[in-house]
Amino acid sequence: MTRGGGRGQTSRLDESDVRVRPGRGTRPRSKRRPEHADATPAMVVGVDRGRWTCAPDEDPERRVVAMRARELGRTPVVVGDRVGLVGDVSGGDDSLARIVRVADRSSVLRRTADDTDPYERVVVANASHLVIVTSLADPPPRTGFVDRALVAAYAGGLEPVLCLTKADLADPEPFAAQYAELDLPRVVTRAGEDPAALREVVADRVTALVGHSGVGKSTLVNQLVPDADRAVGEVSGVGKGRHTSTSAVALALPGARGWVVDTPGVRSFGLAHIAPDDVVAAFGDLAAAIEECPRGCGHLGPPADPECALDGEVAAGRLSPARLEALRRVLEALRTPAWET
Ligand SMILES: Nc1nc2c(ncn2[C@@H]2O[C@H](COP(=O)(O)OP(=O)(O)OP(=O)(O)O)[C@@H](O)[C@H]2O)c(=O)[nH]1
Ligand SMILES: [Zn+2]
Repeated sequence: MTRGGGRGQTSRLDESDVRVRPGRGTRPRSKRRPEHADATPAMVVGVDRGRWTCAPDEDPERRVVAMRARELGRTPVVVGDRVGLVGDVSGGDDSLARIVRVADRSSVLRRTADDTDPYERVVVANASHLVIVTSLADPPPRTGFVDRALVAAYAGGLEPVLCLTKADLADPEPFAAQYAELDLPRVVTRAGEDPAALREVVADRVTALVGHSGVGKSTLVNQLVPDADRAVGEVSGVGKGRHTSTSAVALALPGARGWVVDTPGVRSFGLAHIAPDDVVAAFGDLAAAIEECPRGCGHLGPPADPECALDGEVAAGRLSPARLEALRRVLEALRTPAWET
C-alpha cells in the first residue's frame, strides 16, 4: 500500500480539512485539474461501499452512480460533497461514472470515533444548517447531546437549529430556556401537526438532521420528504439485496430546491480536534474579546481559566452573565467524553 507520494498532491482535502490550509511549500506546483474541465458538477447524495450516488447539477430527479477516480487516492468523498464527474454520466442501469475532483468544503460534520473505526470521519459536507432533533419527553431531552452537537456545528461551520419534538407530551419552555442566551433558532413540533416551521428552516438549502434514536427524527424526515423510505433505499442500495453501511443520505425536498441529510447511526460527534477558540469564534461578538485571553485559555473562567477575558466583558457590561454561562456550558462539552452524554 503506497502512502503519500504523488497521491498527496492530487488532493488538498483530507480528514482535517476546512480550517487547515496547506502549509507553505505543500501546494502542488503544477495544476493537474484542467484535463477534466468538462467534468459534470454533481452533489454526493449517498455512499455505500466504494460507490457514490450523485445528483448531477443537483437535479433532484437524476442519479448517477460513480466510483472514485484512481488519481484521487483515498481522498474522502462524503454526502454533500460537490464533485466533478466524468465517464458515463447517463445514470443508466450498470453505468458507472468517475469522481475526478472534490471541491473545497464550506462546512463539515464529523462523527465520533468508535470501536470499529478509530477516526473521526466527516459524515456530511457543505450542509449550511444542523437541525438538532431532541424530544421533550419519551425519551427525555439531554443537554449533553445538544451541547456536543452545538460544538460540532459551531466548529464545523454549520448554523445550529434546535428542533424540539413531542411537544404534545411536555412543555418546551423549561428545556429551551437553557439555550435562550445562545440566539439559537428553535422549532417545536408535535404529533398530528405539520412541521411548518421546520419546512421553512430546510427550504432551499442543505440541512443535516441529527438526533438520538426514538426522538422522532424519522417521523420528521418522512413528513418533509414523503417518499423518504424509497429514496433512502435507492440511494443506499437497500432493497436490492445489498447490505448498507450508509451513515448519511441526502434527500431532495419536494417542491423546494433543498436537501435534508438524514444521519442514521450518527449518535455523537467528533470533537477531539476542536479547540475552545473554534467554538467561541462562532459567536461573532465574542471572537474579538478572546484575543485578550492568555495563550491556551479554555474560556471556562475561574478556577480553570482565571484570566479569561470573557469575565472582563461581563464586568464591563458588554456581555450578560447568563450568556457567558450558557456559552461555558457548551464549552464544557469539549471536556466531556462522548459516552457520558
Ligand atoms: N407523542 C409523540 N410521539 C411522537 C412524535 N413524533 C414521533 N413520535 C413517536 O416516537 C417514536 C419514535 O419516532 P421515530 O420517528 O421512529 O424516531 P427516530 O428518532 O427516527 O428513531 P429511530 O427510528 O429509532 O432512529 C414513534 O413511536 C413515533 O410515533 C410526537 O411529536 N409526539
Ligand atoms: Zn478566555
